[in-house]
Amino acid sequence: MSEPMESVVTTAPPDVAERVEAVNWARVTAELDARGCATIENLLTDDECRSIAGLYSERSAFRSRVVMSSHGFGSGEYQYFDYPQPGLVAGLRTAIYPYLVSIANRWHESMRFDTRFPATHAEYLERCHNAGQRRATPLLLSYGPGDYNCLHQDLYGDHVFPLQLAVLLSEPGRDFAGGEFVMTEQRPRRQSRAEVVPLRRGDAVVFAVRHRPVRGKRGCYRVNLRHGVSRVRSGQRRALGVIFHDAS
Ligand SMILES: O=C(O)CCC(=O)C(=O)O
Ligand SMILES: [Fe+2]
Repeated sequence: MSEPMESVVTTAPPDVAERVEAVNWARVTAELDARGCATIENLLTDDECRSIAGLYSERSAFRSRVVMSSHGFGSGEYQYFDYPQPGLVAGLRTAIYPYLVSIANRWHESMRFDTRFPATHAEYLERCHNAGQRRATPLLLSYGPGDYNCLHQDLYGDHVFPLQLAVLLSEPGRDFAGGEFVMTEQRPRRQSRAEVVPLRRGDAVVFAVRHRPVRGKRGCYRVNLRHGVSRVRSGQRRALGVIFHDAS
C-alpha cells in the first residue's frame, strides 16, 4: 500500500511528460481561443486520481488549509500543497506550462498587456519568487454533500499566468452527483455567458484565469472570466488545481 503512494509523492511517473506531449494541443489551443476553456480526457489514471485524492488527509503535504465558508468562498475546503510538491503535481506543472506559454503570450499581445512569459516553468517561477510570490499554489479541493465553490479568480499577487487547469479526481455518478465545473464570461456591455464543463475522473479542464481576448469588429477586446463549482448534490468530490504562478 505505501509503495505506490510514496512513488506518487516523491517522483513524477516517468510517462507524465509523454502523456502531456501526446495531448492534441492544436485542439486544446483552438478550444481555448474559441471559448476560454478546453478539456483533456484521461490526463490522470484512476490510480493516480486515488493516490492524489488520498493525500488530503496527509496534513504534512500542505502549507495551509482553507475552510471555504469562513471566507464566503462557498462551502467545502481545500489545502495548498507545500514545496516540495508531490512528484505528479510538480511533473504536470512543469510538463504542461510549455504548451500553454505560446497561447499566454499570444493572448497578452492581443489584449495589449505588456507582460510576456518565459519558455520554461522554472524561469517563470524564478520571476514569481524574485517578486516575493514564493508560496506554492497547486491545491487539493474536497467537497461533500451541499458544498460548492463560488465563482472566483485565482489571483495571488501581481504575477498572473493567464491559464490554469483543474483535474477531477472523483467519478461523477458514482462518487458524487452535481458538483459541475462552471465558468462564466463577462463581456463588456453584454450579459454574462456560462459554460458547464462535463468531466469524468482523470479529465482536466484548462481555462483562462482572469481574461481572454475575443476578436470583435474593431480588433480584439478582453473579456473577464470566473470559475467555480455548482452544488454537490450527494457524495464526495475531490479535485486537483494546478495554477502556474505562485502566491505572495
Ligand atoms: O473543484 C474544482 O473543480 C475547481 C477548483 C478550483 O477552483 C481551481 O482549481 O482553481
Ligand atoms: Fe479556482
